[in-house]
Amino acid sequence: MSLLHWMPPKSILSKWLFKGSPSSLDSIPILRAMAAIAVFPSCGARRLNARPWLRAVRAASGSSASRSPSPLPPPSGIDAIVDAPSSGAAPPSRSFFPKRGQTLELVCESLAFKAKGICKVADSGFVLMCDRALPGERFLGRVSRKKDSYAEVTKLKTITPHWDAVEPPCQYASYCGGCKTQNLSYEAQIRAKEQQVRDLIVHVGRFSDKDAGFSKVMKSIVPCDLLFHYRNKMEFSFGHERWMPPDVLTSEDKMESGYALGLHAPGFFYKVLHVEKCLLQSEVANKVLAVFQDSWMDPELGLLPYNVLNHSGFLKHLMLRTGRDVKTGTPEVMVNFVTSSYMPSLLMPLVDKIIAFPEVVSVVNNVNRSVGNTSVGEEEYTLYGKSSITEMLRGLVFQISANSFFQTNSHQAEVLYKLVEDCARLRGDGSEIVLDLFCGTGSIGLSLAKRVKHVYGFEVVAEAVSDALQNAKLNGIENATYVQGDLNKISDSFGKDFPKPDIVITDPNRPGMHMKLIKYLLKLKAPRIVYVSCNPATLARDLDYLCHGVTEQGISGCYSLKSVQPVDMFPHTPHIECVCLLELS
Ligand SMILES: C[S@@+](CC[C@H](N)C(=O)[O-])C[C@H]1O[C@@H](n2cnc3c(N)ncnc32)[C@H](O)[C@@H]1O
Repeated sequence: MSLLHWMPPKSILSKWLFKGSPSSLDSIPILRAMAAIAVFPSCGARRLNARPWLRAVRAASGSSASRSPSPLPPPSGIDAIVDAPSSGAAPPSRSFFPKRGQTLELVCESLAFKAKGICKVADSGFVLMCDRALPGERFLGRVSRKKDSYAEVTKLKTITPHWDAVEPPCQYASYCGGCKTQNLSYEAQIRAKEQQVRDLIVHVGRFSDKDAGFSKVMKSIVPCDLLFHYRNKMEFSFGHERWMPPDVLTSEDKMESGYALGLHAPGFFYKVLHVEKCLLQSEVANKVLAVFQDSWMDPELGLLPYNVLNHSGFLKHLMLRTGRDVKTGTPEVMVNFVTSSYMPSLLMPLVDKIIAFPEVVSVVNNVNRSVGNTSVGEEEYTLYGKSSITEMLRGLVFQISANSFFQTNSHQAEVLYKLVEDCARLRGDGSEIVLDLFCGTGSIGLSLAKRVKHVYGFEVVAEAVSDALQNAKLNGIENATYVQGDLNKISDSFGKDFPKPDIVITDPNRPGMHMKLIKYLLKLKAPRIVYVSCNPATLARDLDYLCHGVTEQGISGCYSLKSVQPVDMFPHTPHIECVCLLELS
């Protein structure tokens, strides 16, 4: 029996997928996709006939195979050459399944979800995935992990570059965990993202691309006009151990201090890549970062980075947020020090330096005494200026505090929210009820509030709920109610406290919606659902439930998928946002 047909035992599947929540082994396809992309859904899914992730990969790479260079004999030191099949060529006679540690010469065929480069064995279809391998690239890779139906490969060396290679402007682009595709032309990046959404909608969502209306449903991706400096928030970590990939480490680097302020090294929670600037954040935030980098390691200041291994040290994170002054439209910056204890006198020399920038209007200190390394503190102190900054979105003013959620790309959030508004198709006569699920600080619902009767928002984070109430007040909105609650734990009485909505907006985080919420929506039968998602895999699963039902639980779907609109909010990264419209069938 081919390895391709082997499935992990049910017990393992349940454990991997559901982490204690009630399970359904019909989640196998999601497991396939999720295991490959390291994202776990929060609730059950259903069985598909085959491996949708593999099928998605095959479908995505089908047209590209003919562009692969022709095979060469393996040079010494390389265990095998694994080429994509060239179009029309007879398949090789033997199957090939690589072993862990094997060095292979590979050709990347396409880019799958999460920006994994996909290579395939010509005859068996065995899939090899490689981080940072780009379509058309021929490279040497070592098999680092072997699963039943795919293997992961670490790229050792590029032999010939990919088709759409560009020179990345950032000096850290080839090894920083943030921008994985900066060396791929932007046009190629968005083409790949659009294809990934389409593949997931077809193979996980079970919507047929053969249907006459399918091409109308799948919209072209909306690109982002700002390719750099689009992030309004960056969180840098302090580290006691500076990380550089071994092949770029110079003797000068080795002699420098081991301390670092930057981004986590991919795959290491305790090693930090020291960065002098990040091209994704605002220009002014980079100026502030440069001042920190020039001074924080000065021994006279006595500042020690927090050591996550032995839990000593003081400085944990530096968060920089950029908003806008609502009167002048000029940037305003919040600096948030996350420390392991409250010792403001240690921070003041740094504060004095950064407040020289007029844009810095807020300096706060989140104190996180726990051994965990998150940036949310148990206590927050304002060291200078205001305790929050402001930003404008769809003509409304939002107050953003250090720990409140706000769309990270304000420029593209304007585009995203306009798409949500278009999908909502409000009558504008002030008669409709909007249910804003996973409302965060209320920004989506509030942008609709002035044209509807009432907005009801639900959100699990208490601070976000109080921000939403504050934001409603700030904008003179009185027809919005915000409730704190966990939408994964709703009871049968959920929905009894508000009128039946005309429009449901749902914007869950990466795991998508819990089965309880899916069931509630299928029972509620609101005329329209606008689903905003940052994870097309869980989006596709939930669309399947809402439209086709949860077969094994005897629940029918009752929605028709009217549109899927991918939006690129984060150029050079694997992230994809989508706005979908569902209408009651
Ligand atoms: C992607 S954000 C969307 C926020 C908001 N719609 C916006 O556009 O700014 C998802 C939100 O869902 C909230 N959330 C996550 N899990 C939740 C749960 N189980 N119940 C309720 N809210 C949850 C998060 O705190 C976060 O604010």
